[in-house]
Amino acid sequence: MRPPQQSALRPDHASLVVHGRDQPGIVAVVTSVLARHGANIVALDQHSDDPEGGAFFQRTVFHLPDYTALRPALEQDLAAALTGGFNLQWRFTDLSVPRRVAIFASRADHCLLDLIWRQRRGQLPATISMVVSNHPDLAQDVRGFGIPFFHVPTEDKAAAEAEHLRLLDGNVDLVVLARYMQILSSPFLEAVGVPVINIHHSFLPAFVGAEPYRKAKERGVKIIGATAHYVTENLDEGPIIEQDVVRVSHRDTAQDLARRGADVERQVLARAVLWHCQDRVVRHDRQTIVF
Ligand SMILES: Nc1nc2c(c(=O)[nH]1)N[C@@H](CN(C=O)c1ccc(C(=O)N[C@@H](CCC(=O)O)C(=O)O)cc1)CN2
Repeated sequence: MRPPQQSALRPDHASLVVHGRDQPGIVAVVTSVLARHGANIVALDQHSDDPEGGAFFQRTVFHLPDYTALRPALEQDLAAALTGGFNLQWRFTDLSVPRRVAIFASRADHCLLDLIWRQRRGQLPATISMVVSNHPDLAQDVRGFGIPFFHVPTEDKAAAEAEHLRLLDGNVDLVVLARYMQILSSPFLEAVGVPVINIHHSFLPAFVGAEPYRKAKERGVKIIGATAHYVTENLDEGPIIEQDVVRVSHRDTAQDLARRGADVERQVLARAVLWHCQDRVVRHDRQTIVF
């Protein structure tokens, strides 16, 4: 029996994210263009790190029943309006359409299953296109949800990544590493063509790399945490999207840390994936702005 359904999708709603060099008039131009096309703004948030030519970020959510049909004219009008001396990038996102997400996992199931459960309850504006793993352990669990599962061993990393790209085949909008314990190569990251989000099981920048809970126990930390970040070629140094922590003590073994940390990992990853799918996250250099 399926759980009660919600829906994180927003029918007839879209978002517009604008970012670039700050200067007077940006908000007036954006809101005027939207108004000209009958878009009703339901939320608008912005951030500037320096009003005198610093970095500017804005996210607008608007209601427009004929958005799909009107999108080309809207984009053309905005492009024309922002050419006059503005130095800005922008993107529209249809919030009524789910993001297509591929999840990579290894043996740990807690982050993977949490995302599947949230999606099934309608708490993520996403569809899970497939699960890819370098181990067969989770195949039965995943296939039980009707989700394709592909076991791709990584003894030959280049061959594995070629198979990953074949499976993804440009049909996903996001890749999520749900405790996937393999380092992705730069060529793969360049070829995959979509954002990749990882959950690292430490409060970065502490304990980069493998086995952070063992390192944390050895260090005698009093908090542990988890970090969701975009994946770059520099291991665990991508732009951070979300973090959280939990207090621990000398009484906790490394296994206790891993057990207690797992709850933090899955909540942090779920928030990061939700915010990305809602088009709330803007990457800027090594950081993110989350609206
Ligand atoms: N290019 C990137 N790839 C990955 C990142 C990243 O930030 N950039 N994050 C990791 C996740 N991760 C920690 O969160 C992590 C995973 C694996 C390793 C590691 O040393 N893996 C070994 C193999 C280990 C094994 O086979 O069990 C390796 O790949 O040689 C370190 C950190 C995911 N990928």
